[in-house]
Amino acid sequence: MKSVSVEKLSISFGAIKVLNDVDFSVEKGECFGLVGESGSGKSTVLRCASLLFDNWKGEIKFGDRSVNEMTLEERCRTMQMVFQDPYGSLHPRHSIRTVLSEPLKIHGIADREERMERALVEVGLPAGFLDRYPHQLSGGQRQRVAIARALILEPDVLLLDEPTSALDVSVQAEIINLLVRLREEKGFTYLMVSHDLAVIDHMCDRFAVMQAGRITEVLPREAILGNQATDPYARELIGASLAYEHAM
Ligand SMILES: Nc1ncnc2c1ncn2[C@@H]1O[C@H](COP(=O)(O)OP(=O)(O)OP(=O)(O)O)[C@@H](O)[C@H]1O
Repeated sequence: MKSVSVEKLSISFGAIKVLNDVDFSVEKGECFGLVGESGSGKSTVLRCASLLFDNWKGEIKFGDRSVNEMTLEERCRTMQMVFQDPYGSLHPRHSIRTVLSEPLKIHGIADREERMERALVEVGLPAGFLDRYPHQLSGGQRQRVAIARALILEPDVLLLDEPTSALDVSVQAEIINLLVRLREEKGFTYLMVSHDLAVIDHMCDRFAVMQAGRITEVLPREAILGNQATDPYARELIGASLAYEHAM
């Protein structure tokens, strides 16, 4: 069953075509990666899917519903986005309680205290963190709060935009392991942007290689080791990443 389907997705900013007929789909419960050079349009795909950009053409569906036909409430309960930078994505003067309670209030959900505590525990933080402010947390703890905020309305799909790349290397693995565990426990579907093929290899079932606003090839995770890509650009990208890992 398809959880996310993207067909002929295109968007331009001024005269520049940033996405050009992007097509892919993600099965329910799958983790699907988007990789490619900087500026190839990876984050733009997520921003279109979450309607942060709405001037795109084509079709984006969650399940059998076109994202454009969904109400804001349906969209929030279907998919949530986690951003790269946990410093920028949490308001500095809002306590964690405020961060987590706002979506619950907006959606008229009653058992708020219990839900907030559960969300924090699910991301590996003590319930006592509800009364802290972002500056009282480490980068990894902030990203855990951002993930708790994404979970709190119990969506099916998480759109992950380089969720670990702003973090210290030592913390990156913790957040990746948290995301892997949450997917196993909750059956989430992930659509994840990363420039790091090691992260894709660890987390994703399949991934699409993007170049200049197009998908050049969709590959299973197993294609990374031994570089089984057929498209020349995808081969080059995977080859460079494998060479780098060997050199380390
Ligand atoms: N709001 C915008 N207005 C104008 N141009 C934009 C806008 N958003 C993105 N772009 C351009 O679209 C292109 C793709 O950007 P995008 O952030 O999707 O790339 P990316 O593949 O995610 O890159 P990175 O890995 O560096 O984050 C870039 O050239 C960027 O400058």
